[in-house]
Amino acid sequence: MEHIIEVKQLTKAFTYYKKDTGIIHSFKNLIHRNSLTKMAVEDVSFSIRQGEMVGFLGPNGAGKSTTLKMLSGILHPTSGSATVMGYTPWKRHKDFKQQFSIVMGQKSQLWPDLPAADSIYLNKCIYQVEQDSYQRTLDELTDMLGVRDLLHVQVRRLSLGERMKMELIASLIHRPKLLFLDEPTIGLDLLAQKAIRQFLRHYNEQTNATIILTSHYMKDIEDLCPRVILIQGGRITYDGELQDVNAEYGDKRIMKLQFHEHVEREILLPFGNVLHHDGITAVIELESSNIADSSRQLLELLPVSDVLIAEIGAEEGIEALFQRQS
Ligand SMILES: Nc1ncnc2c1ncn2[C@@H]1O[C@H](COP(=O)(O)OP(=O)(O)OP(=O)(O)O)[C@@H](O)[C@H]1O
Repeated sequence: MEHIIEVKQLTKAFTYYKKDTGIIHSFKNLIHRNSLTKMAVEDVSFSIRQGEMVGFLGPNGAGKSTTLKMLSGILHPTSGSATVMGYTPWKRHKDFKQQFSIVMGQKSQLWPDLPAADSIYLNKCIYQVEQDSYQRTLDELTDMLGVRDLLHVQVRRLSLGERMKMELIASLIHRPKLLFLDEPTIGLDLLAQKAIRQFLRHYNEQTNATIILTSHYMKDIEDLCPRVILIQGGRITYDGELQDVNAEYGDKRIMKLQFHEHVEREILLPFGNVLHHDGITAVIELESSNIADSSRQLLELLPVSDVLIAEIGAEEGIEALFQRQS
């Protein structure tokens, strides 16, 4: 199977300006602005094959959306390279745009005052889908999702779950080979989440479309994604089978530390794998056999105000990594 996505050392740094408050500082800000850099994605590399369903996971602010935006061509990277279906996404080649779709659970592409059918038809025109193929795909998708009767209802009158189903139809009407789903089940009740998951599995089996999914719901990932890529603080911390997360973390523990003064990352390095560090909080992965010694030394040595040690199983491991503060 060929690789549909190849990402090499992809990095995205955002520059923004620190603004101090107060009148005097406002004037100072006009003359001199303090620029700060946020490494949203750092040195990320992975490859994905046609037909794979991959969970792209990480806590808030980990860099998931930024990575997906680069892979969809919405953002330019600071450095590194990516090839998606043979194209460099940010060059925005017309043929590239025809072959993928991005669905963001938190952003609607449907016109709220119009029925979903109109927005779907608009996509048919944008993607220049032939009438026959459009009708066939529309029938198939509306049947699979059980929303045929709702196509002509104003979008703002639909429930969240119904709206998401329409979003999926609008995104798939041109039969993309690749689908990026950014939190497709966010805010949905359990039944609606299940319906979306069943649909995605079925759609993947039927069409062999590649699906990359970000979600904070572990059930989405367990149901759909044999493979997961974990990203934290902009860096990949795990890439492999979901079922092997256990083996990876089985004899390890996660220690979450909160400091009441700034602590340099270097001081933490001898204790284990520093998964996250922002000066005031840190998350370290340690061998479970070292936990007692390491906790004692860390408490003696550093200005620790809070410490939490968590066991890491497969789901718990991922959740513990999720809960880490950025
Ligand atoms: N335009 C921007 N300017 C400055 N910083 C940004 C910008 N966009 C994102 N960031 C920062 O980059 C980091 C990664 O953001 P990103 O949205 O990719 O995270 P995420 O993993 O998708 O998080 P979430 O699960 O909360 O959606 C965050 O710290 C965020 O504040």
